[in-house]
Amino acid sequence: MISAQEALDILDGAEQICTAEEVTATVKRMAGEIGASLGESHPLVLSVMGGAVVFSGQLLPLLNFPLDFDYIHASRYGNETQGNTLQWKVMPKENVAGRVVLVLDDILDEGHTLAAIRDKVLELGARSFHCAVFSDKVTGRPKPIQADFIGISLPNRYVFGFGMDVRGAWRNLPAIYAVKES
Ligand SMILES: O=P(O)(O)OC[C@H]1O[C@H](OP(=O)(O)OP(=O)(O)O)[C@H](O)[C@@H]1O
Ligand code: HPA
Repeated sequence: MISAQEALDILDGAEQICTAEEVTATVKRMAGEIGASLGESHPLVLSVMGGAVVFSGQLLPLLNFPLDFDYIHASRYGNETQGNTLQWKVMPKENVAGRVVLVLDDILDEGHTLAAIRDKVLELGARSFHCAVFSDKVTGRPKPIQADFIGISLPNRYVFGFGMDVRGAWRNLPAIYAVKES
């Protein structure tokens, strides 16, 4: 964990790449797209803790159709800016069996997290798997999964805000920032 002063210094040197207004408009657009596609299917919506907490909190009240909600927790970055082995903290449960499952996450980066979640959800007998990511990082490399619903594309830089942390800090920011390039 970093100190409050270190967090402030990181924000001070960072570049805003998506405003809070753009974030809000994007979530609204995504809610419409998800409703048009899955609104009749009574999906089980799974939020991937902890990064998707803000996206989920803003999206769910805009989904105007019946759904069930649960959460899972998979972590690959911890407080680092490079991904490592995936650690399951809360696995998908048997309640996915037979369901249309929609997974919500804040960012699709290298794609390993979402691909592992898809594999586990399908292994547990979900009827179908769908995923919505608020942001998709343009890494320039092939990913093991593509999202069905995408909010914004992000440059290949370490980003934070709107649920995404930098060394544990700043998930609470309403806009998205990229850390200073060294
Ligand atoms: O596409 P990938 O390269 O696999 O990375 C994407 C994942 O990384 C972040 O989670 P993180 O591992 O930071 O877990 P946390 O939200 O609990 O900090 C993010 O919330 C995604 O779930
Ligand atoms: O760029 C990122 N920022 C925050 N969390 C992340 N998890 C994967 N990539 C990122």
